[in-house]
Amino acid sequence: MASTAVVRTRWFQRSSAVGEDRREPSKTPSMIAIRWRRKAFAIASVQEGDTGNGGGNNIGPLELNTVFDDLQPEIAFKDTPSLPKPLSVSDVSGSFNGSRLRVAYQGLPGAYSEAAAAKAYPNCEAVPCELFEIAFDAVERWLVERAVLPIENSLGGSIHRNYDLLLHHKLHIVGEVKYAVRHCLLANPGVKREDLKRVLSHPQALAQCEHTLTKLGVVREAVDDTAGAAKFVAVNKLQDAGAVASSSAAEIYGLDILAQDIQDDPDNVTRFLMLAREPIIPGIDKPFKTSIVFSLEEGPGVLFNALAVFAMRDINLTKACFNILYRYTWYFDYLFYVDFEASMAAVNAQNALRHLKEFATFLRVLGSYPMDMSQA
Ligand SMILES: O=C(O)C(=O)Cc1ccccc1
Repeated sequence: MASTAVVRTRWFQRSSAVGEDRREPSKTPSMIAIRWRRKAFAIASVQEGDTGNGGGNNIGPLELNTVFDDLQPEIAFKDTPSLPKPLSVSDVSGSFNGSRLRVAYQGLPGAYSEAAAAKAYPNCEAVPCELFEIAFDAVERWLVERAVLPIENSLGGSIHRNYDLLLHHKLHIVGEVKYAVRHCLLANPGVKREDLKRVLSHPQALAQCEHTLTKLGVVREAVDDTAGAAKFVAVNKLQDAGAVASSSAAEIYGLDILAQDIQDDPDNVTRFLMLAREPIIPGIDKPFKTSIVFSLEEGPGVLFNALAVFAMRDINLTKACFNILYRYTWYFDYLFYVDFEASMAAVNAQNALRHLKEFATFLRVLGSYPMDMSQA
């Protein structure tokens, strides 16, 4: 059903763009054609405008309802016995074609990524995945509609491996969400701080609690996710090991919270990206961010020139980092990841990218999406 709607959306978008009307009219042709085009636009907004974190299209919620209300006479004319209930604003927040939107994340229930998915898409069905690759695959194979992945945090910086995943998959960034990560020290009931010889967690979590863990004098053990660490400690009834994880992981796996807010930075914030198969339609009605990746010829000043295309148009960069892409063991390219504060719908952003393309050896827009302006 989802694919039918998407195909129909595309067809109508294309046909209206070239001014065609290929629908068989049975009554008052021009009126029906106009109404159907408007309906297609409404479907496009629901499907492609990411609704969870502010939405990425120009149609406001009232207009959505207005468009659907407008269609009622035509549907009645077709003698449909039971009419489908029009989507309302509350339906589209975290729902997909009437059912809950499925959002893949890496980790187990109780992981921060699960909480970020819930913040990005309230009321969604968060789907745990063992690995990030599986979360990406799940979206590409239509098993879920979205994936949420951590990309950088205020202390540890960029999560470079996840940038590479973005490059190696065809998904689009459709939103960002900032989540305030509050780490707890967890252990089995009865275990005290002084009993702990080792602490398990995700490498980022261990890094974010460096001072606390050093004071405790424990050995750090890195595992795939914080909730997985909590589960491991609980299932194995470990008496000499704890986990750094969320308070919800403590509740789920029956662990005690020995200490709360143990992160070194009290304002520890992780930025997560929301990914989908289709890009959203960028708007200029609210602050947008665009993420790109590019590579350059080698030579003095090339990176300076690349960044100048934004500076000369007064476009603010919110992030710039680079990774190395090995083509062969002896040959590699530098890949530059840049986030800038502008929508792809804005002329200055389009000009900046056109300019960059003149000398970039490779350029891809990973997504243009509404900025998360919340206080995490
Ligand atoms: O392991 C988790 O719970 C995650 O979601 C990854 C993570 C780890 C540390 C900070 C933010 C996200």
